[in-house]
Amino acid sequence: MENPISMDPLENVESFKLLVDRFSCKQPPIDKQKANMPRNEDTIIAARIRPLLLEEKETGQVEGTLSRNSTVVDVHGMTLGLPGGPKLRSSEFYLDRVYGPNISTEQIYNQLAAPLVEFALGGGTSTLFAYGQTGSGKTFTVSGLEKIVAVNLLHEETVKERNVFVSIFELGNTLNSGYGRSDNGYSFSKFNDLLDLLNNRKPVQILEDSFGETRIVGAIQPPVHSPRELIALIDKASEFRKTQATEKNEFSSRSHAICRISITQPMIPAAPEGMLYLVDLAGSEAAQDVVNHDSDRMKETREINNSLSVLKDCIRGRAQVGSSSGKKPYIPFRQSVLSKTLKHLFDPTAGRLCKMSVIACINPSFLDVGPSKNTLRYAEMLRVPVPTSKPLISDPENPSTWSNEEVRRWIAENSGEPLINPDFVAPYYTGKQIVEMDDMEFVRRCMKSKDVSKEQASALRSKLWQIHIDSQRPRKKEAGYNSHRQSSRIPAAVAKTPFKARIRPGMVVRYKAKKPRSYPTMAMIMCPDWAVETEVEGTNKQAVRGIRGEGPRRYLCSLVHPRTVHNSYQLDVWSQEIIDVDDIEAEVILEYDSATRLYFIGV
Ligand SMILES: Nc1ncnc2c1ncn2[C@@H]1O[C@H](COP(=O)(O)OP(=O)(O)OP(=O)(O)O)[C@@H](O)[C@H]1O
Repeated sequence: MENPISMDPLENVESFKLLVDRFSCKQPPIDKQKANMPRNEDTIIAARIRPLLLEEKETGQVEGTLSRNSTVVDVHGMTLGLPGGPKLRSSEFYLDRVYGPNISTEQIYNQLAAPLVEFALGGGTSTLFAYGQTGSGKTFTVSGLEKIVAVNLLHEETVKERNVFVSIFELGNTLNSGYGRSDNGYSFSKFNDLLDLLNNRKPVQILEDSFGETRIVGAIQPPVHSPRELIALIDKASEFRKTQATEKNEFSSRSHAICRISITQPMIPAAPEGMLYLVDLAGSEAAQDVVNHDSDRMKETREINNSLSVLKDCIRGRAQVGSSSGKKPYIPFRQSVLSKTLKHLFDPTAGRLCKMSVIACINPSFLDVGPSKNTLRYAEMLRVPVPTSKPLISDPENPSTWSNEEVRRWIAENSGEPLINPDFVAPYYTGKQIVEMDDMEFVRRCMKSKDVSKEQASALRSKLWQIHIDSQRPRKKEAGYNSHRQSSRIPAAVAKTPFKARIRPGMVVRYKAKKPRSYPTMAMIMCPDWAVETEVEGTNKQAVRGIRGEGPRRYLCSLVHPRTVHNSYQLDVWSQEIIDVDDIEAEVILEYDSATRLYFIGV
């Protein structure tokens, strides 16, 4: 009787090698359309195939994923059990750059990271991220690049010309306590916290400033003066980075890590701040890798895959902005903390100039062709023609676009009598810098001019601020994408009145709840309680009916409840309570996101 055909790939290695050799001798023709897709140097999608590790070779594994040339990857799998013996099943993927196992991290730095560093030095925002299945070489690549960046950025000959600051964060992954349920039944994902790796993993907040740019509030950002200092901080952060062994990699990273380097040039005060983001994404395990994984780990894996999926949707949405189809692209950057943190990459209205490189990391083993194909398919989906970011064109109604000359002219024309000297207020600042300037500093500078009063200086400040706020709304509309914010900002003059003295219907407030909650308790003021004629039952079983003129002021309020999307809230108009004015703690500005139909807390 004939021997049965083995279904174990490791027992068919020799046949596999023979089939791959045959394929290499007679390769299929290049798909010209995919290879020559219009691309620009601002977005580069690359793949790095790591070498097979010694232990993988020892178990008899061979390479199934190979670079055909500098832009094409072939992934070979084997179909067993067919009559006539094993058959090769090959797929090809087209990228902007492909780095095979013999390419060093230094070579990758020179081709991909060095242009990003140059760009950040010129005031742009550069982002490099690596992703791939666990054990594919993401951390090896990103940490290697970080070290070369440190050496090049803080070179002793040039270090005096720049101020460099670093922050390092981890996204998500509070293991074990992973998913919680709040006392009112709303479930939360706790994988989406942004944690400061340079400050004992202290949670920090992501907010948007008045320019619509992401600000990470509460993070420490130490200055660094030498490669050694920067590398020491990176090493400290990686020790804190939470790891948990996976099937594939004993030291697997189960969180996204972001190293953010900010660069300013003290010699050129008007130069914009440059930013360099180096992102090591959590291993994207395939759903099949479930062997021995508990349910928390599987939830975590789903969450990681979900944030990668949102990232892809954002990049693809950004590519459609301004397309001739007339369809409004959907850019869901609020749906994950990762995309919120990297919002600069997707926001077509941001004046920031951006460049991005993505490295898809690949484990070459023929046992891993499934996850490798997923990684490369994802890379191909990112390879869309993202338009080059353009600086905002000077607009008299948008102070962020003004040059120093325009700022000076505006001050001279609007300061009133006595004249506020622009030399004192804006010796070299651009419009964006003058808007960002602290109010007190602005007023102090105005008052250096003879006889200028505090009131006159504050009025000029309010006028500038008002133009800036007004400029944000139409700009978002013109952008033609449907994830814009709508917020009700308090005019500077009104904000000076204590908020309890100007409580009015429609105002959202934070209040002290009778029972402590794990989220900010917020409510919208509807009316004073005495305005409620009939007695009805509130959500806390308290009778909702007021009596004019007795006791402390009380308000009928509709509650604002948290939703599952991170940091998002919903107004439940019919969930009402009577709240004492003494329990009201602060006014809250909520921003409405039309894409998710949810509210987010504004700055
Ligand atoms: N280009 C390379 N050359 C040599 N060894 C490499 C290379 N890339 C990765 N390795 C080795 O492969 C192993 C896995 O790499 P690494 O830890 O960087 O994977 P990872 O993708 O970050 O995994 P995880 O997502 O699980 O953290 C490590 O032992 C690393 O040293």
